[in-house]
Amino acid sequence: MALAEAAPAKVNLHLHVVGCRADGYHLLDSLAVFAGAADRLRYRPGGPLTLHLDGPEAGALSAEPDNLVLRAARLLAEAAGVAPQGRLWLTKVLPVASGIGGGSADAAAALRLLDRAWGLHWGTRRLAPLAAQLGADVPVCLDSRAARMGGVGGTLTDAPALPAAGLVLANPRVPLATPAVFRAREGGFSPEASLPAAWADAAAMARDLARCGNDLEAAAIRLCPAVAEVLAGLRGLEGCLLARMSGSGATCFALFADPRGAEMAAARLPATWWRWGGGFTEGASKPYSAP
Ligand SMILES: C[C@@](CO)(OP(=O)(O)O)[C@H](O)COP(=O)(O)OP(=O)(O)OC[C@H]1O[C@@H](n2ccc(N)nc2=O)[C@H](O)[C@@H]1O
Ligand SMILES: Nc1ncnc2c1ncn2[C@@H]1O[C@H](COP(=O)(O)OP(=O)(O)O)[C@@H](O)[C@H]1O
Repeated sequence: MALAEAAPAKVNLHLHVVGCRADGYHLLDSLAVFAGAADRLRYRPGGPLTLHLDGPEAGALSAEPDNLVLRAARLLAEAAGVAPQGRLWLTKVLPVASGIGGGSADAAAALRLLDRAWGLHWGTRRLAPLAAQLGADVPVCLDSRAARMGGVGGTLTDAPALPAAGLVLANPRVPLATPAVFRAREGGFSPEASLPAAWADAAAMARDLARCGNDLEAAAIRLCPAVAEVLAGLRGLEGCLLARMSGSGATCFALFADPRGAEMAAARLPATWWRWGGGFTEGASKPYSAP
């Protein structure tokens, strides 16, 4: 029996750059939610630590000697004073370097999985400082629960209660490096978004989010004009309530009234794009055993 964890995609429903730290990292305000689209990580005990990659998006990582999963595993082993061991399989479904935090989700899934597999049982609260060392997006991926991100990304507070809604994700299959997009950003800083405690339905959520933005979107379009085509494609879908880029791109999302409508809408997008339709995940990905 193998242990397994899902690593769901993070989607930034808005992303305001509110300041800059002395070390060049940006201060952010973002509402992050999690989609049903996910990578998958499995583990079997025995032998030294190894990682095997498969899945439709694995090719983009074949030349990656220091996969975030292995970095997370080594960091946890060192912090816990145990020998890193066992065989890991990563099934890569989420496009790499695409603004939906696939690598961060994989790193967070590795921390959760190996916390159980190695009998540590630290839980996500004690794993959080390790997550922050692995990347700005890894802390929010640890619980994979909708949250308001502050600071450089790791200061997490409650998200508004989310309504049932549909979500479409689309990526033009052009990788975008996060540092390059931050560097290309022009203009000053935005205020933090003002959001309610809860939304009654997807239309109300889209109306409020329309008053916010993604401060990296214009820079990403300059570096990768295909982002504008994806946004136009999403906005042309019947039932689209709001379309915007996620994170540093190039993946864009669209909100719909319900998951079934989103699933059907995604199928109408160009087949040359990576596309997915469904709903938000309920919260933390549930650990499970796989055959
Ligand atoms: C922009 C966001 C929004 O959620 O998402 P993605 O586009 O990566 O999905 C994240 O802040 C990305 O988080 P992550 O990808 O973990 O970033 P890191 O590895 O920590 O940093 C990569 C680089 O991005 C820039 N960076 C990142 C976070 C931040 N708050 N300010 C920054 O300026 C820095 O140039 C840094 O060297
Ligand atoms: N398991 C992994 N999945 C994705 N990217 C990884 C992984 N391990 C290392 N990386 C590196 O991390 C970078 C950021 O990846 P990713 O999290 O997919 O991007 P983003 O944060 O923009 O969504 C990639 O360019 C890749 O070089």
